[in-house]
Amino acid sequence: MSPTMASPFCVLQPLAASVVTETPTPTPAIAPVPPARPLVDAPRRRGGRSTGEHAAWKSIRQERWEGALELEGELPLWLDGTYLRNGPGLWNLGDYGFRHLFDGYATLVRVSFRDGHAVGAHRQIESEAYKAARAHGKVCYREFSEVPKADSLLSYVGQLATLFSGSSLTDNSNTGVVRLGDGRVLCLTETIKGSIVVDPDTLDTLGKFEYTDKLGGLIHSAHPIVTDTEFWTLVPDLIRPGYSVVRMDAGTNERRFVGRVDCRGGPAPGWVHSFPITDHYVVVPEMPLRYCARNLLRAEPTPLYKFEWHPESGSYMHVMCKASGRVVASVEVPPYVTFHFINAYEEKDDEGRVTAIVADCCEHNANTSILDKLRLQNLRSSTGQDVLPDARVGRFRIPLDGSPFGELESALDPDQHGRGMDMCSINPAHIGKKYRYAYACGAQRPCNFPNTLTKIDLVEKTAKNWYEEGAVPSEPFFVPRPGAVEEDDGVAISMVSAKDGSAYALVLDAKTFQEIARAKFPYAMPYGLHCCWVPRTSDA
Ligand SMILES: CC(=O)/C=C/C=C(C)/C=C/C1=C(C)CCCC1(C)C
Ligand SMILES: CC(/C=C/C=O)=C\C=C\C=O
Ligand SMILES: [Fe+2]
Repeated sequence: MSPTMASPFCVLQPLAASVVTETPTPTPAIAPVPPARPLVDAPRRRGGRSTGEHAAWKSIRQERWEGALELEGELPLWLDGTYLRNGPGLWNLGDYGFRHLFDGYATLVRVSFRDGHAVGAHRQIESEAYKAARAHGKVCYREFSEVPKADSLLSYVGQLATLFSGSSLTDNSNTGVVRLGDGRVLCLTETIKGSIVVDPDTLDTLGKFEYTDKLGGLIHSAHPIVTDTEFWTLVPDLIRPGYSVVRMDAGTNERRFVGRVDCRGGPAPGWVHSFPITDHYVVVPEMPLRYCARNLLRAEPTPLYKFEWHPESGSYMHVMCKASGRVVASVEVPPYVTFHFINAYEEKDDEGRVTAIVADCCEHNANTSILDKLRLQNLRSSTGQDVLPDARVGRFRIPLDGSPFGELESALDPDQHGRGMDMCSINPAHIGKKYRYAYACGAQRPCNFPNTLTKIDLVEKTAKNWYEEGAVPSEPFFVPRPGAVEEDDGVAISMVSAKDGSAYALVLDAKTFQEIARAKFPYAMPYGLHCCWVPRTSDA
């Protein structure tokens, strides 16, 4: 990528050589380059580390690594492909420590499975934001909560201009990773400019994903819905509160406008980190946790960061027909807070007419405090107290008969998963369709962060849980067995940061939720967010 899109906060200089601070044992297959200017793991000004601090919240210690992983247990021979996980793994610049989990520079982790063996790797994504931070030793773009220090003489109006032109926004794509229908692998965050194409084998940053359409927009849902043939996303309109629903065919870079949803509440659109679709409809959530233009410009974050809680503005769920772009339902629902929708499906009557949409999400009991609980200082200062706010599978029922109200209930007793749940996956064959199982992180209390893996049975309304003392597991990602018929025939893979500073990819039998194998990294791995699966192509 060329460093042409300079941040208004840093004058870009030629890139310093790679940043590597420590060589793990055994000797990596890709030898680290000596550091020009080590930026990681130095003492920091804020969020400093106590000796007992968990490795999940420590910055990754080197730029990249690749090597064979030691196995415990036996991997299924059908597991043939690459698991990728993205996440914010680097939270320090010199002695400066970032505030929030979501601020970290993106670290991509790979575990490739073949013939019962596993090879692991990780690498930093070379976003403009990361490269500029490396070159200058400071934050140069607006991250989730970190903002460049106002050492430039930009006026308030100047800052507004860089915000609304997008030039000051980060492209640090630290949230998700998806495999497009055409095979390209894309890392994503909430800013549109943070869509970055990577090579799933080398983890090389290949360049920006350039949207060739004229739709514009600065931010979008961090979680598009991706199938073999298409890519759906939502583009919030902060000026005239609403959302554009857009669709992109596999093999193209051109999003097409499908329709628009006008917000019913205000003063700004609700945050849309994710949304679900069904076979025929796109579900557009409008939650009372709304973007806030004033907070976007603040130098110091508020407890709700770039957002504001507006319960008086109402909470809504909208449904758009994929084919016509028409809004076919818009209902008021009880207040809710969610990052992640799990899935949605159509409910039909005896004649096969769709009567309602059911949409499930990881719902934080309409309590916004979860956002601030994800501050690194909170995550690092586990005192054994039970401070993780409760969460549940929130199930919306959205009638399509013109009724003004929809329902929101718990899909199962939240005690089944320890009254904590987030970071979910399902069998991809069931996207938009009736489904039974969801895999997520849950809680064994007391805890300050989800510390279990849970398989939720939405029919029996029960959960099976995996727990290991002191482990911080990331999203259990479901990979179906090729040729499988049953919904839970496959494995769930989770990267676990263990209490003793080790890290491993845990492979659970998705049916029994018992451990099959773990593939151990020879060094600590920080917590990470979302994953994808790249099956091996027959010629590889
Ligand atoms: C890691 C994760 O889940 C979320 C990351 C969110 C980010 C980076 C949000 C960035 C934003 C800005 C830099 C300004 C505009 C608002 C907003 C989308 C919150
Ligand atoms: C890690 C997380 C919530 C955990 C709480 O239970 C949310 C991550 C959101 C971004 O992808
Ligand atoms: Fe997410």
